[in-house]
Amino acid sequence: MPLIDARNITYAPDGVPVLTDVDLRSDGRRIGVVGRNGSGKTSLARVLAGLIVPDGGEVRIAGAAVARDRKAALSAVGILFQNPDHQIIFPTVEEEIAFGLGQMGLSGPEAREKVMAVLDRFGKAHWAEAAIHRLSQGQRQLVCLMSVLAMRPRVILLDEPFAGLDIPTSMHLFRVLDDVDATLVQITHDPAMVAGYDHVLWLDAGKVAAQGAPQAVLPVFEARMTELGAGDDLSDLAG
Ligand SMILES: Nc1ncnc2c1ncn2[C@@H]1O[C@H](COP(=O)(O)OP(=O)(O)OP(=O)(O)O)[C@@H](O)[C@H]1O
Repeated sequence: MPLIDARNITYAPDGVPVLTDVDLRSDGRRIGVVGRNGSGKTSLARVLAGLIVPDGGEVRIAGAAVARDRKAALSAVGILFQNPDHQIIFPTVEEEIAFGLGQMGLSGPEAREKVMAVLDRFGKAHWAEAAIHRLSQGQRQLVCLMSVLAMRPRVILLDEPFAGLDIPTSMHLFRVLDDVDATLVQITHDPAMVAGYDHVLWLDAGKVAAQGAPQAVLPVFEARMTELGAGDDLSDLAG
């Protein structure tokens, strides 16, 4: 079984087909998901993370059935949302990073040790007691990433991680992600972000339009996006 094994995923809340028969089976270390606004990328990320139970199909990550076995899912897969404020629930950096570790069953002192280790790794030990709301968006995004990394999941899902970040912060995050010792699944509108990846899946209106090596998928995706852009108006937006 591949590390990421999602088969025939169908998700249709209130009968609205958001994902239809999506397959993603890969052992690639760097996987990209591209598609237009409203094509179902975020929904797919949530299904892969086990946060949404699909109406059909099943996701296994590192063998764990993520929707049914939430405890196993915590060490199999982590997710970094596009907007850090959708993720953060605690007032201080230390509490925020410790939360997931506590969910995994670590004691307070064990969690604190791991929190300090991940803060140290990013040269941010002085952030432990910091109030999260006083950090910038890029800094809050880094707190979320540290929270995910502290749990050491096999797979990390990144939903447009660069949206809203300035160029230096993006470059820093890019270097950090490049170094991460986990499989990354990055959702993006920007084909350049995933051009060097192992596998790319193109979602269109909730279905797989194509998937495979980026050299095969991205030129067709870009040509299609350019074609749509030339004659597009906003009423054509998927969804
Ligand atoms: N719970 C839900 N009920 C009804 N419709 C939904 C639900 N969740 C998602 N959708 C719809 O499914 C479509 C896909 O949404 P999703 O956020 O997954 O797309 P996306 O590709 O991530 O979009 P974007 O690039 O704009 O962030 C949208 O039209 C959205 O409105």
